[in-house]
Amino acid sequence: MVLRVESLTKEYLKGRKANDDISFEVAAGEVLGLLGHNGAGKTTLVNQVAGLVRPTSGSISLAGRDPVREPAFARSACSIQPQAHAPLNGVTPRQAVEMLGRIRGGRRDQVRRRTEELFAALEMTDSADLPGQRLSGGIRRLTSFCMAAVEPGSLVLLDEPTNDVDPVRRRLLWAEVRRLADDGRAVIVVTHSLGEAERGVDRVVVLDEGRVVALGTPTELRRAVPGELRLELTVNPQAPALVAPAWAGPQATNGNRTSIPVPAEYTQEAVGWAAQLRTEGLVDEFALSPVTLEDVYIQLTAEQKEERHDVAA
Ligand SMILES: Nc1ncnc2c1ncn2[C@@H]1O[C@H](COP(=O)(O)OP(=O)(O)OP(=O)(O)O)[C@@H](O)[C@H]1O
Repeated sequence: MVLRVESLTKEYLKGRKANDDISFEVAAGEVLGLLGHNGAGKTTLVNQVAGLVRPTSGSISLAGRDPVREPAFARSACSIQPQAHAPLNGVTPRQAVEMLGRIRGGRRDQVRRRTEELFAALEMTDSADLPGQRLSGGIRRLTSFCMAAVEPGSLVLLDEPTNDVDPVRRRLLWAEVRRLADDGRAVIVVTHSLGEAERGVDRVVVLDEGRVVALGTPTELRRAVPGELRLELTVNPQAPALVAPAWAGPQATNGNRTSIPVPAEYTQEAVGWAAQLRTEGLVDEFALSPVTLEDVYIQLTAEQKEERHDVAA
């Protein structure tokens, strides 16, 4: 196991836990997605693992060693893409990436080759020799990713690597993330892009107010929500309110779009009902699709909010 985190707790301010009793593991070859609202504690967790922030209690084992006691070891065992943009004023992406590769102990020729390979894979060779101040936000973010990937440690920590990046290069970046894992690295990706996480990660940890509220593969998490399918209806604005059949889960409405959870065994009934509504002119169009990780996430975090509200009441 490359990383084992046990009962990790961090209190920046007395009585306010940014991380609260967090436990999980990441193996070599695995990509773990770290999800959670703003302020849920993701960056705090990543920074503790990288030896940048001291835990209040709990333990971290990184490649069998303790990053808290051995911060120099943590810096060599982890390569990190921080959430903030890398300071690139006065340097080109090529200079920044090659410099990082050399600082991390890579041989000059190997670092050059790997830098070139990453730029080509991310289709950013045209920007490789531009001065930092002329780079777009997306190219800056990709440069930060390359700095983490050029001479990677056994654990690669990527904090929101696809922010500002265009959809095509996001896919290219996720392919590079997978390549890092295939080469034997353990990878943790902090992201708010649930669709990307669904396709790109092996397992997911969802944090809410510093605590782990879900941990598993995207498929395992999807099973946790009622209704394995979603019926999306575009409702005719003139139509009276829909009366959903007994098999339907609770409706969620947004403007003229209504989403209804459907148990998989009622697929035929759902399609029949929706087709009938369309024939009657009550809905303009419909689609039946699998539950997504985003559905699960929204439901999980809403449940947590409700629980907190109940406790407070
Ligand atoms: N240095 C600090 N001192 C005091 N409180 C902090 C510090 N860093 C973070 N916090 C608090 O800890 C909590 C968790 O913050 P953290 O940055 O880890 O969340 P996050 O999940 O990464 O959020 P985001 O998605 O917005 O990046 C927040 O309440 C934040 O205000």
